[in-house]
Formats: sequence, structure tokens, C-alpha cells
Amino acid sequence: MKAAMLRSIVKRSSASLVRPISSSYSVQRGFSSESAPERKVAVLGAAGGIGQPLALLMKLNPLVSRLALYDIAGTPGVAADVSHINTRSEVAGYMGEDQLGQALEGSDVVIIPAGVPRKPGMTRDDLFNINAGIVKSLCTAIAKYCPNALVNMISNPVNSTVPIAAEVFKKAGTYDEKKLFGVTTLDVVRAKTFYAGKAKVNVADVNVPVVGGHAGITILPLFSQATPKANLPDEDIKALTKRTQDGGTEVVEAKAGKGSATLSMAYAGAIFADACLKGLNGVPDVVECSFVQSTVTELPFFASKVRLGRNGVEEVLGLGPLSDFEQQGLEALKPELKSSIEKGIQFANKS
Ligand SMILES: NC(=O)C1=CN([C@@H]2O[C@H](COP(=O)(O)OP(=O)(O)OC[C@H]3O[C@@H](n4cnc5c(N)ncnc54)[C@H](O)[C@@H]3O)[C@@H](O)[C@H]2O)C=CC1
Ligand SMILES: O=C([O-])CC(=O)C(=O)O
Repeated sequence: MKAAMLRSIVKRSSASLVRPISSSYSVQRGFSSESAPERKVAVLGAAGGIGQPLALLMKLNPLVSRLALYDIAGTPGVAADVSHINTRSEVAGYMGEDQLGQALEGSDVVIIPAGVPRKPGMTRDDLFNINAGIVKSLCTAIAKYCPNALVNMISNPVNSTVPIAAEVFKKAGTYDEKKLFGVTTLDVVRAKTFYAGKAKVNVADVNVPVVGGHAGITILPLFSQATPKANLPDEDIKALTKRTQDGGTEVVEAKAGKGSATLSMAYAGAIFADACLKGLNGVPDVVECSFVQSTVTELPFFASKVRLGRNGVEEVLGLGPLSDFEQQGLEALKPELKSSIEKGIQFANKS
């Protein structure tokens, strides 16, 4: 696919949630925009199924000036490949733990898609035993080498890996709740796609908040707030909700043992990182859903709409009016989400 085409795809789809840039470093100026601030983005797990297409999409983002691609193996090839693309950022590959510090140093945004994916029959929580340790060690390095970076956590189970990251940062004395994000953008991407299909509206015009967490019933799309309004019957809303909640499993089953969503996740990760960069650069009204430290419910972490700014989270937005069906979904998800959060906190503090 031509770079220009991909660029326009990223630009168009983020436009529905994020106000188009009109400031001096507008993306309209393209890659050589010299007035855009210098921004370093690091991808940890960059040689993986998500990491590779995400590296490509971040290379196409004109807000990035340096792109650091880190993995335990395979990054020299990915970095060499991506570096030939004639866009703004300089690309460097880093491989193995002794190069992790260099990869992280000076980063404004760190995106973490490191860890194992699901196979059919597994839940995201089944990944905990392996991924919790990976996330813990990567976050320990982040606390040391780039404590001010915004962290975009993709590794599953997000409902636990975000609390793990928070505990690691607290222990290191670097925790800033405004800078830690669980990436739930793929749930929003799916909700928009499925809603547009059912409501027969233009997908580019659709907005749907998705709140809660990122696993099964903890994923709660708020179709009552979807725009454009479509007045779908209750059974359609139920089916759309279930499909959004099971979206990850749908892909895991279709891939039949070859992993989980990678391409749609890379797209979603690129949208969310772009929103973080826009916020850092002072673009107003950048709003995305994300799993963050929250007081929206009694749970310490919760996904909802978040306004992004120069320091990361500027404001965690409330849930807005919920339908009875959504209110029931909200109450039903709390015990599972609570226990996943506690599992993460306990892990980080015991080891
Ligand atoms: N938040 C979300 O919506 C989604 C999250 N995911 C999660 O993202 C994670 C990655 O998925 P895939 O890319 O498909 O897996 P993958 O197995 O294709 O790639 C993972 C990469 O992480 C690397 N890695 C392992 N340990 C590492 C370490 N200590 N430091 C740096 N890199 C390390 C591996 O070498 C590999 O290249 C999984 O946990 C998956 O469940 C997947 C889709 C959506
Ligand atoms: O389902 C999985 O394991 C990967 C994931 O989080 C998603 O696709 O939403």
C-alpha cells in the first residue's frame, strides 16, 4: 500500500475522535514539517505481530522525529526495513536487555506490545503468568530511563498489566497517574465498525465510547451514546455489545492458533499514540477512551473518555447517561475488573 494512502487512512479515522490539527505543525505539511516539536517514540516488542505494523504506522506519523524499535530479537531487520521509508523520523533498532536503556532514553511516548498472545480456548488472564513479568521488567527500565514518558500499555491482560505498571512506578518513585494508559482503542474501533454495519451509516462519521476494561464483559460499549443516532432495536444493541466484547476472541479463533489481532491492533495503537502526541504538542480537545487511574467508579482503574494534554491525562471524563442495559453491564463487570486489578497489584508487590 502506498504511504500516502496509509497516511490518509490514519488521518481520516482519527479525525472522528480527534479534532483535525490546525496549528503551525499541521500534518498537512507532511513529513518535513520543521516546526513540529521533536518527539521520540519507543516501541517495546517491535518485532512482533503488533510491533511490526505499529512500527510502520509510527514511521508514517509526521509528529514522530525519532523512532526506537526494541525487542529481545529481530529488531535490526525491522528497523532497517522501516528506516528506508522516506518520512520524517530517524529509526533505530535495539535488541536485548543491554540495549533497552538506550532505546528508552529521551522517549516522550513508550508503546508496549511485548508479550505472548492468546491461542483459541485461552482467556486474556491466561497470559498473566508470562506477560506480568515482562511488563514488570520493562516498566522498571522505563522508571529508570524515561520516567516522564507517556506509557501506552497494549500487553494483555490490560486489566492487570496497567496496575502492575502503576505499582512498579510507585516503588521507583516515578508514578504519575496522568502518564499511564491501557490501550483500549481497539474496542472503540470495533464498536464503530460493527455499529456502522448494523445502523447502515458511514463508518467514518461514527463515534461510540467504550468503557470499563479490556476483557470479555469488562468491555462495555455505550451504544446509547453512539452517533449518528440510529434507534436500533434492543436485540441489535445486545448483539453488537456481545460482538464488541468478543471481538478479540473472534480474531483468535479465525487465526486458529496463529495469535490474536495484530493489524487492527497496530492501527488502534497508532491512533492512540497519535492522540498522545497531539496532546503533548498542545492540540486542544483530543479525547480518546483509555484504561486509566480513575474515580469515575469505585474501582481504582477504569476505561472511559479521557482528554489528553501537555502532561498526558488532562481530564478523565464521566460516563454520561447510561441505558438500563448499560447500567446492568456496568454493575456486572465490576467484580471481574476489581479482581484483575487486585491480581496485578499483588503480583507487583510480592515479587
Ligand atoms: N490491548 C489490546 O487491545 C490488545 C493487546 N494485545 C496483546 O499484545 C501482546 C502482543 O501481541 P502480538 O504482537 O500479537 O504477540 P507476538 O508474539 O507476535 O509479539 C510479541 C513480541 O514481544 C516480544 N517480547 C517478548 N518478551 C519481551 C521483552 N521482555 N521485551 C521486549 N519484547 C519482548 C517478542 O519477542 C515478540 O516479538 C499480547 O499480550 C496480546 O495479547 C493484542 C491485541 C489487542
Ligand atoms: O483478544 C486478544 O487476546 C487480543 C486482544 O486483546 C484483542 O484483540 O482485543
